[in-house]
Amino acid sequence: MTTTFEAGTDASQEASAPAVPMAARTRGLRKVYGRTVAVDHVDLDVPEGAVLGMLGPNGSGKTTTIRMLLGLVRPTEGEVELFGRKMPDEAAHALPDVGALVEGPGFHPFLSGRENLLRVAAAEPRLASAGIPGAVDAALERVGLTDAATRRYKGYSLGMKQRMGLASALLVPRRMVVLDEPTNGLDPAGTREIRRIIAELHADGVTVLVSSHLLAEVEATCTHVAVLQSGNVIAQGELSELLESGNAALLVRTPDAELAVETLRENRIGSRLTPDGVRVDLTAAEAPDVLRHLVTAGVAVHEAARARTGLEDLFARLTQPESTVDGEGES
Ligand SMILES: Nc1ncnc2c1ncn2[C@@H]1O[C@H](COP(=O)(O)OP(=O)(O)OP(=O)(O)O)[C@@H](O)[C@H]1O
Repeated sequence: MTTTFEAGTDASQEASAPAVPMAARTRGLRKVYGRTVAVDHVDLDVPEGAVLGMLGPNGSGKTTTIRMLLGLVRPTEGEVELFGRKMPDEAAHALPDVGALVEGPGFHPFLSGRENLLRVAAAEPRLASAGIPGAVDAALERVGLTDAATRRYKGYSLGMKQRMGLASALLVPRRMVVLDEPTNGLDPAGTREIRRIIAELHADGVTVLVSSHLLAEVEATCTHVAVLQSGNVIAQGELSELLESGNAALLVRTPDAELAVETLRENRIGSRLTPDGVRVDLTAAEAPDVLRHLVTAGVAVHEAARARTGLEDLFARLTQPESTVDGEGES
């Protein structure tokens, strides 16, 4: 499957609208560890102001891509730009604009949350000494750690540690915030908090890049999506476009479901049984033709409606081998 929705490369857009500026951009990005190709020729576009969800199963290359974006890992091949600056060579110029929560933030176990953040803040080039305590307290408040601020980091739960990482990313206003699996270890209330923070950042015009394997999470919070599989970006673009592209199914409510499936198979149209009828694949068929075939064969069609597939369906469609999709291609 190679469905790709390249941001800003639509021909009509190129002709009329100016290209959207990119907060982050990669071209031909590749990372090889020994025999493992972690990331392979990734062309990723993160438009300024977008909340882009990087979605993919475990081991698909999300963290490695993020690490290369942040200059933490040098690519084997390819280019990375953050706000037009080449990474990792121009990291010192680009990184002050970027707050990041990546795996394993190195906090000191025997210092409190507040003391740890004071240390991080002291190394922050955008913060004058006098502003440090205020910035730390505001960040603790924003992630809900004020009450635990004087406790040792060592005793924090996984969720609290995640919040600490987030607080350090939010110590100063950023143009972009990168969050690698920010809801890992969080309870539902913590997850809602992260959503709220992402929404606030978005409202402030901050670009957010967030990786997740939680599809519902991405669907709820993101404006754009990049789907990774085995180190490749297999689809990217605006969430609404990607959802639209997963729209090619017709739900038919009928008591004659088996006859419907048989009829459609004879006409080389994929379908499968649902609790109250059939779900018809519309990638290679038009809805009126489907209905005509069914009615001609004597199938009682009680209702027919286009299915709006969620990102979950899209994700499954993109990452499954084609042969498993709805019996397509059977005769
Ligand atoms: N430092 C490393 N040394 C060797 N292999 C690595 C290293 N980092 C990542 N890999 C391998 O690269 C592949 C991609 O890993 P990566 O962590 O980027 O995926 P991911 O999508 O972030 O996965 P997860 O959701 O499990 O965090 C995996 O096969 C992983 O084992």
